[in-house]
Parts: sequence; C-alpha cells; structure tokens
Amino acid sequence: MSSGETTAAAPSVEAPPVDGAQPALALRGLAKRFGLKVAVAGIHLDVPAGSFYGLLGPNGAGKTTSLSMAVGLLRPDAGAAYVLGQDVWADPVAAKRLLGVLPDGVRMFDRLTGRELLAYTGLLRGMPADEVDARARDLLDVLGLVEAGQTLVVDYSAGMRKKIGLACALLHAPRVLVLDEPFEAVDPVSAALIRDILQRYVHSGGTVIFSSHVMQVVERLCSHVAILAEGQIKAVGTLADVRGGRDLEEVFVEVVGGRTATGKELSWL
Ligand SMILES: Nc1ncnc2c1ncn2[C@@H]1O[C@H](COP(=O)(O)OP(=O)(O)OP(=O)(O)O)[C@@H](O)[C@H]1O
Repeated sequence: MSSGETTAAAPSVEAPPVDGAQPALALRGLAKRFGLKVAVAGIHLDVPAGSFYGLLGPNGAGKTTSLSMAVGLLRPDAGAAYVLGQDVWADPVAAKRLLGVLPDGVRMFDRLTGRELLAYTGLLRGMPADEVDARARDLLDVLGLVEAGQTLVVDYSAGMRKKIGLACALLHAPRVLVLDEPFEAVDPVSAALIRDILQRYVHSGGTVIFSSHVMQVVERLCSHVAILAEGQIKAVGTLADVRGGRDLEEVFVEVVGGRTATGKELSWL
C-alpha cells in the first residue's frame, strides 16, 4: 500500500506534462468547502490513460464532490482538473468533448422518455441525428431498456435511471468515463452487463474512473485504486500495491479508521 504517497493539500496546480504518457484525468490541489465543512481538502491524483480506476471512501468522504469538480459540474474553491491535458474549468468544451459522465443523483430531464433523453443528449453534443438514433437503439438494446425507451424517465426505477444515465454517458464514445456509483441500485444481472461493457471499453483504450462502496466490484475490475476519507486521499496506487496481499476491505477499514459496535450502544434495541 502506498498510503501517504499522495495525500492532502497538494500545493501545485501545474498542468500535467503534455506528452504521450499524460494522465486521462489529473487533479491538482482540488479543494471545496461548504460553510465550515471541508468536503475536499486539496487532492492531487493522476488517473493513467487506459486504467480502470476505483475511487473508494466511506459516506461523506468527498467522492461525489471530488468527481463533480473533476468533470466541471461543481466549481472548486481551489485547484484544477485536466482531462487528457485539457483544463476542465479553463476550457470546458474541449474537456467535456472527451468526457462521459454519470453524475450522482437525478440530474436528468426526466419528463422525456429514455429514447428522447438519448436523442436530446446526442444532439446537444452536436452528433448527426441518424448516428444518435442508431447508437441509442444499440444502447437501449444492450442495456435491456428497449421497452423502457418509450417510458418517461421519471417513471424509471433507480436501477433503470442508472442505466439510462450510463447510456447518455456512452453515447458520444468518450475517451474517459467518470461514473459516480454506477452499480448502486442495479440488479446483479444488470451489474454484470455494465461490468462487461466497461471492461470492453477499457480494453479498447478507454479510461474509467468510478466511485463505489463495494469492495468486491473494485477488486474484480480495477487496475488502480484511491481511498478517500475526510476529503483527503489516504492511499493510492495500483490495486496490488494498495492491497499489499490483503483483502481490500481489510485495508479500507484500516485506512479509513472504522469502528465496530460493541453491542452496548443500542442496548434498548
Ligand atoms: N451541497 C452541499 N452543501 C453542504 N454540504 C455538502 C454539500 N455537498 C456535500 N456536502 C458535504 O461534503 C462532504 C462530502 O460529501 P460527498 O457527497 O462528496 O461525499 P461522498 O464521499 O460522495 O459520500 P457518499 O458515499 O455518502 O455518497 C459531506 O460531509 C457532505 O455533507
């Protein structure tokens, strides 16, 4: 494990080097506070191109806040984010062209049907209508949403919303995918399907960074892992480095500082 290799408050906001080895996503001193609460304390992270990168952390660690700042959805108080060298906040159009994003929560136009939402997303990205149509058909088909394509997204289950959100993120064939909790609320069959799609995407040269609480998924999929707690990166590296021959869950609990219930706390229960 390389705990401390990349920790809090990186002072530098220098752009990553412009060469063949530049990271798919580079975070430089990204920081955010809400009132007195420091949600993200100046994180520094390089996501290598072609990696399958898992961002782990307990509830409230700052995962959603970090990813939102990294993709241009939430303005940082300090620091910078680069997608394949493009500065997300200085040149958002160039960076967003390279990015597919599955945000947390329900930020989508859910009074559209699934098919309409895909059409809207594709046209907004400047794709030709026939290409949008063909890709939307493929995505709805592979994600098992053919019938749901005619249903308003507001009537979707939580898992169906994840899947249509993923379809929107994939539609323009981005180079980098940033997914906030892609497996949350998704049934095991759909989860296996999503894993297959993402693995194929990485094998064909794409980069995935996703947040998760599910250690087994991260262990199965990821080449690299970062553990975030209290707005700071506590451990980072290849999956093998971070695990150091142990279970990822064991490492996670140790790094994050978990506590166990003695049974006395809720004696009334
Ligand atoms: N809009 C907001 N206003 C105030 N506080 C916020 C806001 N968004 C996040 N926070 C706080 O910032 C901290 C980090 O939240 P964040 O949602 O990034 O955590 P997370 O790691 O994604 O958690 P979870 O795994 O539970 O989704 C938390 O303490 C949260 O309460």
